[in-house]
Amino acid sequence: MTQETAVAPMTGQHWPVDVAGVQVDLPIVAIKPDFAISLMMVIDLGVRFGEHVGRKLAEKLRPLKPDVIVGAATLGIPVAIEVSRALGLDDYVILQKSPKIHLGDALVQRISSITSKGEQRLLLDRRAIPLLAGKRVVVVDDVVASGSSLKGSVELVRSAGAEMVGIGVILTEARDWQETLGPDRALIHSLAHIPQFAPDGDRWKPIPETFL
Ligand SMILES: O=P(O)(O)OC[C@H]1O[C@H](OP(=O)(O)OP(=O)(O)O)[C@H](O)[C@@H]1O
Ligand SMILES: Nc1ncnc2[nH]cnc12
Repeated sequence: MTQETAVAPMTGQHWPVDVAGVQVDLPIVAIKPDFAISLMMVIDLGVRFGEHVGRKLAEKLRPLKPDVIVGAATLGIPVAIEVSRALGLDDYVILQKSPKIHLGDALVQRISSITSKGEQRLLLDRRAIPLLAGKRVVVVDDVVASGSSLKGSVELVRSAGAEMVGIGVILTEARDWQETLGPDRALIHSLAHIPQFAPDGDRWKPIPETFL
């Protein structure tokens, strides 16, 4: 077994967020020398938090009457499952990131998220198209920041012939996503907002323009 020993650029600071009634303290992580985000790893926050955000997002998304929920790997997967569960839906569709052998024939979008180095690919297995074509679809993710990941997801869903009726995220982060998504920004439903951070002396301070 090999062990990853890369040092995370943790700052020791945290940012408190009220996520629809549950308080979480997110670590502030410097992703560049002069720029930091508060990191929400939804897979580290436990089963009850996953259930909670699923229920709260479902309350917002139920009036849209979605037939199917779509989530992007990796951290959109638990969100898609919990929202589907809370809505009483069974099938859901996951957009993959790694090119698996069984995904040879996939629709592809290129994305580049704020937290990942370089470009990634989002893949929609063509065998999932019948689950989406002509259906009312909500796309979910954990966080929207640059908006690149959601834009790619929305384009894949539309190219499968679905009607995009909403987007659900646990957190909106800063505001770049508004420009990236353009008119589709109006589809966003979120449970909370987080700013981004810049150094101020020996502390990291929220950047005022990154509040909503
Ligand atoms: O709005 P954006 O700038 O695109 O950022 C948001 C995306 O970033 C994270 O994914 P990441 O690319 O880190 O991949 P992962 O879910 O596979 O960890 C997160 O899960 C969102 O999908
Ligand atoms: N603050 C954040 N936490 C986790 N994933 C993210 N992707 C983009 N911003 C993020």
